[in-house]
Amino acid sequence: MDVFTGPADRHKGWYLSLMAPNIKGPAFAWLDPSRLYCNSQALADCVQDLLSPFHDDTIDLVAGIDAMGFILGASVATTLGKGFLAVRKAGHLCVATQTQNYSDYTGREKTMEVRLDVLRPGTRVLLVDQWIETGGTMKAAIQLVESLGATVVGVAAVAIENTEGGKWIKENYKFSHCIPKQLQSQIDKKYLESFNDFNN
Ligand SMILES: O=P(O)(O)OC[C@H]1O[C@H](OP(=O)(O)OP(=O)(O)O)[C@H](O)[C@@H]1O
Ligand SMILES: Nc1ncnc2[nH]cnc12
Repeated sequence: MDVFTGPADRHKGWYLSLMAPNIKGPAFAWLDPSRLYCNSQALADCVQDLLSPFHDDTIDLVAGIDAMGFILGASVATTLGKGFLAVRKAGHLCVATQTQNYSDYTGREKTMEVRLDVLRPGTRVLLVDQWIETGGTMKAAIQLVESLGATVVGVAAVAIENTEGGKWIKENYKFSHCIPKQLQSQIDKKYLESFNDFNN
């Protein structure tokens, strides 16, 4: 599908076929979801899908995880009419921060941080990231938000893989993702049938 067009019938997750397969090998994530953000209808539908379970929830703030979670999180925040908090990879914030170590799908040890002057007990936060693979990144963000006394209302990502960490998140937090049931096994096998027809 051309990156700028969309189908007449916009069934749930139609935009997932816009995601590009990895052609650069194991040092990279297995696909690139960010291509779907180039299509305005795809981005709008993705945001609506992520928000759909949360319509009756009070959300004070959307927090997005560095880096691609900023794009999706800010889109979610704007759609909701709420503010956006950046959860950053360590080393960029020039203000007082809380830090959290974690490891992710690369197996590397990393640190993320959040400023201290926004979250407080009672703040109800929707956490957004592009993707959840091992769940290490999202779990660290949850720990940061909760360590400051704020409440995680839920977790939203384009996909949540059925890894141990992904399942832990689904079992312990309200969540949303964009993967129709029949595609989840392809996500878990890290290969989408849409890759067969993918051309840019
Ligand atoms: O569930 P995990 O195994 O922890 O992996 C998920 C994280 O990895 C990806 O980001 P990445 O660190 O590749 O950075 P990016 O957002 O800059 O692409 C993704 O967007 C999540 O943030
Ligand atoms: N953006 C992404 N796409 C696919 N798998 C991932 N694992 C972590 N981030 C990912």
